[in-house]
Amino acid sequence: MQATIEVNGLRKRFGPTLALDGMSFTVRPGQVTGFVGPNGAGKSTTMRVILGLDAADEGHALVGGQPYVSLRRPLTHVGALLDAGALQPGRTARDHLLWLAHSQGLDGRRVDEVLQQVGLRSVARRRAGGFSLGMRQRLGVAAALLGDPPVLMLDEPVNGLDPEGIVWMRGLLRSLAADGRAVLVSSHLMRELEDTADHLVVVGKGRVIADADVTDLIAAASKGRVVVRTAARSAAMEALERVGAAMAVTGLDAIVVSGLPSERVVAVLNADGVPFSEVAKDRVTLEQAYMDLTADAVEYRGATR
Ligand SMILES: Nc1ncnc2c1ncn2[C@@H]1O[C@H](COP(=O)(O)OP(=O)(O)OP(=O)(O)O)[C@@H](O)[C@H]1O
Repeated sequence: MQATIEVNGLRKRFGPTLALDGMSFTVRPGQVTGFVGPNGAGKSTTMRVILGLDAADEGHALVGGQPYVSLRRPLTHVGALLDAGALQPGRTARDHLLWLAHSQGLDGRRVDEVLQQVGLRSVARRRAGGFSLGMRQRLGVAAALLGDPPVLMLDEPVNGLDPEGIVWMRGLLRSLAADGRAVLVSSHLMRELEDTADHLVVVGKGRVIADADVTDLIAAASKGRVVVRTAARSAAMEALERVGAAMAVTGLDAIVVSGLPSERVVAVLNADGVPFSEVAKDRVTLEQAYMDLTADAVEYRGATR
């Protein structure tokens, strides 16, 4: 089976709300693809449609080239973590996974392997109802891995994890992609995705805003920006303003200049005798690139922006 998710032209309305408005993208094998967007952008709805939990009004979603509903033993095709709370609180972690394995005709021995993989071996016989959010997340990931699927889809997997858990999750996602699997991960944590994801699908208001490699998104957002470090910030700003540069103050001794190449910035500062310690091409963070992309797609915004 191909390790892919294909989403094509999904539209979905909930009463007056248009949750999906032509959502289309492909998740490729061997990569971690981040699925990001403001609250209410349609990420969870898309994932639910992919898993056949919601029906789209238009369009289709395929896992490994097939609609989810036509997959035999779906856990062997796609593993998903959507809601870590969705378990029987009275069951032990091991029994929860055994029940899942048997329901799909999977070998029970796999249960101990995935418990080991997610670090829950020592608490396998404890009731899942007493688990912390982080432990539930790990149990949810164990369930997703049970069928050794080529496609994984995880909604906010680092939610509730402590720093050690976050590092573990990063390593797990990278290794799943290195195995050649297609890994789709939704998250609001751009700093986390900057370290983990190869590719990003950015959505807003039910449709795709950007679909590109993380490095390309950062490069595009950084384009034409030059950072200047100088103890004479006011003098530098006056000199650059005179030649029409746009500027933003980013620190006591730092400004970011747009609209002028770095060589020209150096020439202008030298011509005015303004001292500086650094003039360099700027590299924005993924978070900044994301903020620029989604500026028009945010439904609710704090008054300070
Ligand atoms: N079952 C439902 N009934 C009515 N409206 C819904 C339902 N599910 C989702 N919506 C609406 O559809 C839109 C998309 O919601 P969705 O949960 O897919 O967004 P999201 O990107 O996952 O958001 P978040 O980042 O907050 O999880 C929102 O306006 C939401 O209120």
